[in-house]
Amino acid sequence: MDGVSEQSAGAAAASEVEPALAVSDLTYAYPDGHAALRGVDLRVEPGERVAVLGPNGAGKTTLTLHLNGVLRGSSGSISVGGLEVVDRNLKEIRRRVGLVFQDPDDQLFMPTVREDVAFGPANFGARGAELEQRVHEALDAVGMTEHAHRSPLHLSGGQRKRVALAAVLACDPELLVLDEPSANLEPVARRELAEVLLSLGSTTLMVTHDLPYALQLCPRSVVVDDGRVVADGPTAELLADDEFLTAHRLELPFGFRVPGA
Ligand SMILES: Nc1ncnc2c1ncn2[C@@H]1O[C@H](COP(=O)(O)OP(=O)(O)OP(=O)(O)O)[C@@H](O)[C@H]1O
Repeated sequence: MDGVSEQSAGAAAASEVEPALAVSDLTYAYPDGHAALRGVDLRVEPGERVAVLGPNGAGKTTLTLHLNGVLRGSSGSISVGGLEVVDRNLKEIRRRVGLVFQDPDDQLFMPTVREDVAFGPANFGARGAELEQRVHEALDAVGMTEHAHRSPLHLSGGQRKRVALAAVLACDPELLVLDEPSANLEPVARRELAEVLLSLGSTTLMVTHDLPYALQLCPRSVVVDDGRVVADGPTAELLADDEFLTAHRLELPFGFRVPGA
């Protein structure tokens, strides 16, 4: 049994349960005709953390924008926890799929941290004590409780990133999708965010160019290039294959060695 199968086996064994995410033969061309996805298949089991790697222009962002229906494929299908991404399901799909953008400033717009974190669940109907509990639990999960009444504008980049994550967690998503979580973070903030993500246990898809971060956080990686999945396997194995990395314009930081490789 290879590493991927091993990793998935725990989740899959129990899995008459629906996969957290199932993408099947997804194709998409932008209105100018550029084919950005050319038949993508991807299955993520509940509890997995999967990195999506690939060079600039590979189609990673295009793929993530399909997961909550912002973009709609010209063919193929997507389901989240068994629910198909189609018009009639979009409200529930957007609750199930929590997108954390690369730039927290695209996500935070309220006067206080508390209000930013309350915005999503309130929008999905949470009120009163339930809303307060969700806000409390989400801020606690990212270690930002003591900052609840501050303005997000007065926080550091790392803190803002964690508040953006809390705002998504408060909606109780079934699939967390992180776009470049470590981008623009200083080393301490990068490590603190990794510790938070490891503590969550959420099913996570993480798009990143930060290969050591993928290795630290995601046992499995999917590599996308030119609109196709070109590899899907244990992150440590993929990142130890120099020839494969070169072929897909992926590069580890100078001097970085994959432990055990
Ligand atoms: N609005 C658009 N119109 C036309 N083509 C687009 C549009 N957005 C992206 N593309 C093209 O689609 C392809 C996939 O882009 P995408 O942004 O999904 O790649 P990516 O893997 O996320 O890249 P990066 O690592 O640079 O963020 C690229 O060739 C890109 O130029």
